[in-house]
Amino acid sequence: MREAQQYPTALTIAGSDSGGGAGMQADIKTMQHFSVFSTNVVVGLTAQNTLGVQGAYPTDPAAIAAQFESVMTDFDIRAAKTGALFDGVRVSEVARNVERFHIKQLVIDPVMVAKGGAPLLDKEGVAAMKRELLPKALLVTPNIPEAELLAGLTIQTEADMAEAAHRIQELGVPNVLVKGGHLEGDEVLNYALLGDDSFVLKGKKVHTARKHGTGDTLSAAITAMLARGISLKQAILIGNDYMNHIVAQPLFIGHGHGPLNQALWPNPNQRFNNTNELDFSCQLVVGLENVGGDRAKLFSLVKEACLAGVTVVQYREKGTVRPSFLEELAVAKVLKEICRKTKTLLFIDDNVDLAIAADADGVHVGQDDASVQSIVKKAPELLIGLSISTMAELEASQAAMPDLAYIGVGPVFKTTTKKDAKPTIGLEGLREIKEAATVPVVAIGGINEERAQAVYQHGADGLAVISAITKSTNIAKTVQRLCKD
Ligand SMILES: Cc1ncc(COP(=O)(O)OP(=O)(O)O)c(N)n1
Ligand SMILES: Cc1nc(C(=O)O)sc1CCOP(=O)(O)O
Ligand SMILES: [Mg+2]
Repeated sequence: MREAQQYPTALTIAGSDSGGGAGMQADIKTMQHFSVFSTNVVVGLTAQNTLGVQGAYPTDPAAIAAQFESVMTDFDIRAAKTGALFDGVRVSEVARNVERFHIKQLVIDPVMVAKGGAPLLDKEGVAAMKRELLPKALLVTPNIPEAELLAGLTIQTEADMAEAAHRIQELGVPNVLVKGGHLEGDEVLNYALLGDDSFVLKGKKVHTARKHGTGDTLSAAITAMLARGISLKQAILIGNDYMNHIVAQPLFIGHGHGPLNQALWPNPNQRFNNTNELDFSCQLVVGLENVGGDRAKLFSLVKEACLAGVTVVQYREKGTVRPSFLEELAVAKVLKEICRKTKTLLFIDDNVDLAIAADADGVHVGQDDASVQSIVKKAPELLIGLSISTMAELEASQAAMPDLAYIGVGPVFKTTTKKDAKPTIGLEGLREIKEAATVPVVAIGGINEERAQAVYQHGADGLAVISAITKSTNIAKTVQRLCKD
């Protein structure tokens, strides 16, 4: 017996963009974002980047038919969309297959011209689209130039958009969404005509060149929603909302019309605007070395400390017998999951690659570890903590300060936990560094329940401990006493 599909599946029938920003690649990323599995019929290749289209290579019609056959005979395709179809021959081949495989929920993004001005559908293609494809579609989503070509009129106003939508509807497609991004004004107006019902969707115009793939992305979002069983009107509203959201979070990739941020990656440049809201006040630094190599003990200790209120967990392996990278990764992933539940930040000591692989929030490095500059370049999404033990080190690290989440200052007191600890700086040394510091100061080294309040009184914004928690017989009470009164 066939198993039910775990995730809804959709189909994109489009051209490939080697630059990854538009075309089929935009469709796949968008569908993935909406938890819809994307299958593909490649109608042609483009040699393309953010600067323009350098070449277009349509697929053999027999290869288009073969891809349809492969996809439609295996998957339960709930909705499909088209993108660049190149010419009349390809449009006819696509229309023939849509008919053959009874594709009902078809969204047509009538891609005619790329952002840089390169044509992606010839004259016969436009004619074949009107004649053979539009009557088979559920929805068509032209932008202004495409709507002008399909409707045969010039569009300057909302009323023109409405007129164009009605004329396009007469070509046989029941629903039309005219995208008004090309019109003048501070707002983007999209005009929807769904059967007899019409409405206008508004969005703030974002003046950026980083909008490559807008049409593909909106139509892919709508298609994904249809594949999930959402009504067409609701799918359009969700797609429009998603577009407004992602154009405001651009990606800085390539030298021209940059791609949209379909996966909603956080903007690394915005990271430090938010660090003020992050809480570095109570950090547990810990690794297998500190719990006799007992993984279960490590996890239960970290869980208890998180529940008790530590705000940061730093995973630090320093034992003489170090676990392998994969063993450390397995541990770090469990710690990440524990921290996620209590919204506790997870940092990794020294190892940037491990921090990336474990999807940690940050990395803590010492003076002899990877440079702050190299971490920013390699992993701009990571928060960074840097060890400082003298005023001279603080002075020498000034250039790195804008990229730091905090500095770890110590050892404040004598510690037996770190074998190669530097000379102690005492509470007065801590105060001196705090007075010159421009980022939060996290004190470390020999701090325990009895000393915690004095550490705060000498200016520390937070503290980090190993033994005070790993050797505690009452973690909840210890964490409570380590927190600022
Ligand atoms: C919060 C905090 N402060 C200082 C350190 C020490 O880091 P580093 O100087 O890299 O020494 P090792 O931890 O690698 O021995 C820290 N880990 N955390
Ligand atoms: C990991 C570490 N770094 C230090 C520094 O001075 O940079 S002192 C230290 C050890 C902290 O352990 P405990 O809380 O048991 O003294
Ligand atoms: Mg280190």
